[in-house]
Amino acid sequence: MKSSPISITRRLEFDSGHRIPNHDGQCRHLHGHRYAIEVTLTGDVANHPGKADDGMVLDFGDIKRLTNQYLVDLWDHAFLVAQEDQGLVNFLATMPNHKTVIMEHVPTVENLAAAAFAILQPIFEKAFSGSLRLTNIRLFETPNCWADVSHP
Ligand SMILES: Nc1nc2c(c(=O)[nH]1)N=C([C@H](O)[C@H](O)COP(=O)(O)OP(=O)(O)OP(=O)(O)O)CN2
Ligand SMILES: [Zn+2]
Repeated sequence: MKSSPISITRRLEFDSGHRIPNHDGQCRHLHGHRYAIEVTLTGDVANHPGKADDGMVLDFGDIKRLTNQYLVDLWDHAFLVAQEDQGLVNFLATMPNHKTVIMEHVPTVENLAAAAFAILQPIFEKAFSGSLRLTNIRLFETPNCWADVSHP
């Protein structure tokens, strides 16, 4: 009898700067966070006796490798700025070799989680021949504040 799919989650952390330009409190100022991202994948457990992946949905090391390659390496120690935040975009462009990521939307944790999901979904679903689904991204902006984006 075939067993049910199982979900597994890998957490990674990174540091980024941002601001919410029209926020009515402190968050309109330039500041940064230690973000944590939790990547949840769902699939069948491999039944491959004697193989490295036996008993796994996917090796946690593969989740780490792909999430680092396509997301964390780009956003870590970068300033995440909304394209509409034109004054700041122009200012950051004056800094030689500054690591800036221009975001389509204001970099709230909701929008960053949605952007992370959009980047990672095709990566995980193509890399393993459609056998896995990215089912959730949880992005922590602070230990007390986070957003979840789930597979529809
Ligand atoms: N719905 C959202 N609300 C807020 C966001 C957001 O992305 N989505 N972001 C911010 C600020 O950028 C900041 O990250 C959060 O600030 P704060 O509420 O002060 O969170 P703390 O964990 O630092 O809270 P303390 O109680 O001050 O420790 C604001 N709102
Ligand atoms: Zn913030």
